[in-house]
Amino acid sequence: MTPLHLEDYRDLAQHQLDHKTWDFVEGGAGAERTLGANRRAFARVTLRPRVLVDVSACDTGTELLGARLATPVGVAPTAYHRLLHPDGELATARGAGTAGALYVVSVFASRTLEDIAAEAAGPLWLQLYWLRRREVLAALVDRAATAGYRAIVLTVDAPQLGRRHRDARNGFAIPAGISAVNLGPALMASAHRSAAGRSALAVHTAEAVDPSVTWADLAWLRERSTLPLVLKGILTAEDAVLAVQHGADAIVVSNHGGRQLDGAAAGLDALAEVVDAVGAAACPVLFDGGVRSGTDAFAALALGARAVLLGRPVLWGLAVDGAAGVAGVLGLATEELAHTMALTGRPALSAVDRSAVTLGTAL
Ligand SMILES: Cc1cc2nc3c(=O)[nH]c(=O)nc-3n(C[C@H](O)[C@H](O)[C@H](O)COP(=O)(O)O)c2cc1C
Ligand SMILES: CC(C)CC(=O)C(=O)O
Repeated sequence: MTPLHLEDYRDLAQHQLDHKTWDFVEGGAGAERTLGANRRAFARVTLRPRVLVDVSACDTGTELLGARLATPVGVAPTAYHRLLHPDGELATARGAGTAGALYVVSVFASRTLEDIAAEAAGPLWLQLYWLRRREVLAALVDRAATAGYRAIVLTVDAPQLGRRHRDARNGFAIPAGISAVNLGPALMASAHRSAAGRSALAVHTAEAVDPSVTWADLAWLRERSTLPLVLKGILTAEDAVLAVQHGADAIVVSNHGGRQLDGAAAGLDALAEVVDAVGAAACPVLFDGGVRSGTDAFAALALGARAVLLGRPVLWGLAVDGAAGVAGVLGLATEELAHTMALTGRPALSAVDRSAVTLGTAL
């Protein structure tokens, strides 16, 4: 089957993966209310097409923190890509490069930052959690700069791991041959130890991530690195303003794909609030959560996002066909975006603004 839309990759991936890995990828926190809300929010967007505009060339190109991108659709940071494909993040980097897309590499990557950089044709950012072991965090920041990563993305919505019932029931643990190699073996033991009724990842995150971090600690990170600092996991105007005051160069509006606080707002419902609070020109706002088509990407861009990131769809592509699958997912979403730009009469991203959408009742 040739995938015609992203959900085709989902079906193909589900057939290939064992049920514990599938649940880890697909699952959310608690009753998965926020996970569902991320998708439902897009159903409330209707498009306002303009006609008799020259759309013979629709340009999806954009610029973000100094890097040119062929597409505003990028790769969200997701952990342990070797669960999905033997090449892991090396394949993801190749696929993102083919698509001309941004790739945000997770600190829980299962390949080294340097090996991933060697495969990358496009810009890489490194996502970090604030590790209890500050010397490990410091070393990662330094390694990222040396290896050519262009920004640090600090994920701020996970002082504890969300209560993921699927993983707890499955006793999900990372298989022995796969590891977050950039953390070093000393920090990995608990991620492999499955316990009945408990996910190893919850135990591992509690061990590795420092839940006491506050806004005041960001100064340390700012001093440590000259790379731009991006905060991922902001959902309110209040925190968006604090992020800018504390020197964030960009923000990712995200509820972590519904995997953290169940009951948090759908990402799309929080987007305009954050964009209005920071003024998108001064501080670019990125978006992730529930984007499953180029039309969804268009909606988020119209509401003020400068770029959108795909989490699960990239993992589906990776599972189905490695680098080609990742390139396929990103390429399809970009094609759909360009098509939506054409049929709404907005041939450049600068013309994709709030006049292009109405938020109302579900279609
Ligand atoms: C399997 C999986 C692993 C993830 N790992 C990370 C991670 O290591 N760091 C992080 O900041 N976010 C992580 N996320 C969250 C994604 O970056 C992103 O916020 C979310 O997946 C976007 O929603 P979507 O999957 O609906 O596109 C993960 C998400 C998934 C599905
Ligand atoms: C290994 C996990 C802590 C990665 C993550 O952030 C997630 O699964 O959502």
